[in-house]
Amino acid sequence: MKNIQLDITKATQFLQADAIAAYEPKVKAAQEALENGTCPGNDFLGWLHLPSSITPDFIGELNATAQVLRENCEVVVVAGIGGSYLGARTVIEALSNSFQWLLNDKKNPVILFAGNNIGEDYLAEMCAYLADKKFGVINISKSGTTTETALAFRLLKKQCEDQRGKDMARKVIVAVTDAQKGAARTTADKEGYKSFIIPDNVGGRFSVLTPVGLLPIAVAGFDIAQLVAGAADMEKATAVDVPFMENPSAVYAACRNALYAEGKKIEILVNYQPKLHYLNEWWKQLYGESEGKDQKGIFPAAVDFTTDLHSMGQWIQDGERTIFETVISIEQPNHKVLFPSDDENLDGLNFLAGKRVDEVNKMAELGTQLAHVDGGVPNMRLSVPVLNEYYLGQIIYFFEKACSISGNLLGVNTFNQPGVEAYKKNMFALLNKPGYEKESEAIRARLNK
Ligand SMILES: O=P(O)(O)OC[C@H]1O[C@](O)(CO)[C@@H](O)[C@@H]1O
Repeated sequence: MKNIQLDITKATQFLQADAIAAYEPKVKAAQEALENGTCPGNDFLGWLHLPSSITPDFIGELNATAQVLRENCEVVVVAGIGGSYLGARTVIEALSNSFQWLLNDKKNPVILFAGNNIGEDYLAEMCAYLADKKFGVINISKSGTTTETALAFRLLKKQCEDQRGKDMARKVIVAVTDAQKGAARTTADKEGYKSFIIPDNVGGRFSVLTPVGLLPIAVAGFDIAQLVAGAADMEKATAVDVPFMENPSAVYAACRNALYAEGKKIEILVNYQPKLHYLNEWWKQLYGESEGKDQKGIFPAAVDFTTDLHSMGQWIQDGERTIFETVISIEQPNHKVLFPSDDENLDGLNFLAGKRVDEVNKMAELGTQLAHVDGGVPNMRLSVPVLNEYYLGQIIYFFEKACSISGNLLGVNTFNQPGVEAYKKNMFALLNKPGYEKESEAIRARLNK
């Protein structure tokens, strides 16, 4: 089977001829540090050989739990934030019908996401929607203490128990969390929920191929064995013994760092399929939380084309030249729509009659790439044969491996996220959380100045 392919030729034209090759020894060292567990953050390398270590029995256990939810729920709410949410949403939205929530075909439960914001209206409207639904909940939190998720789960648990009774609630609430610590674990054990463990050595943003992503994806009706198979094949294709220029993750990591060294501080991930919007969001967390530290790191931005060509296109074509783009291009759509001919041709579009819509999309993509390169924007292109579980697995692992190499090249600890604590500390101080008395006093004094 063909793999996803990375083309960097429209980026390297902005670099010295030997710029990518010069990274080979550094990339090799980064890969060896990962393999040998000698890189910073080496207690978070559980994702590295995760795909090849997932057994059919484990997939079977996940599918069996998914089946219980599928049989007993019209709606399943996935509660989680950041890495405990974005991977599942990426795959589910990429593979679902774009109008899934309107179809109401009862083949699959409706999947909703909660615990990823603190919007009161969002929660009120979701709870109102659930009021007459047979619903279940997957509560996902590695730490088990994240406020956004815990808040949503408290509401959902109560509503589920009130609506469906304690016994049924116990059947349709599943926890994915730490083996021992955190409130989500305590609640799951006390209530007797089915639970899955997030391995200690897999950080949130690298956890989509653990039950964090696999369980919700299975509940939504998708083939998690194929997702894992795609990731496992990419694990092989990016292994430490694969020659540098044949290893797409190595080349991508090298190219983005070479561009960064030339002042290209912002990378824009681009897709041409609305279903890939959440791949953008997942990728932003993966690269943003991994690399944005010690006052350095490429800023990960993202756009959905052609939609955003009509909003951000001007900036990309003509704004400050500090950007480069990485385009995800899906070679074959899953459906076929031909442009109809029209006798009156009032819109002047008969020149497209008989063509597939995707041909127009592809010419938009090519035309945009050429225009942006002409405008001084280096472009990489990741070509994906078709949007399915297998290739999403490849994409996920490709980006994870590249991120770990790239962070190492940048000289940061790819696997921590100390900066995220700052807002939490202030929020808890402002909310008078027990244990934050000193911080509460300090922050109030600052605000009253
Ligand atoms: O799974 P948890 O512990 O709820 O964390 C969710 C997200 O929050 C962060 O820890 C940041 O606070 C992310 O790294 C993580 O993906």
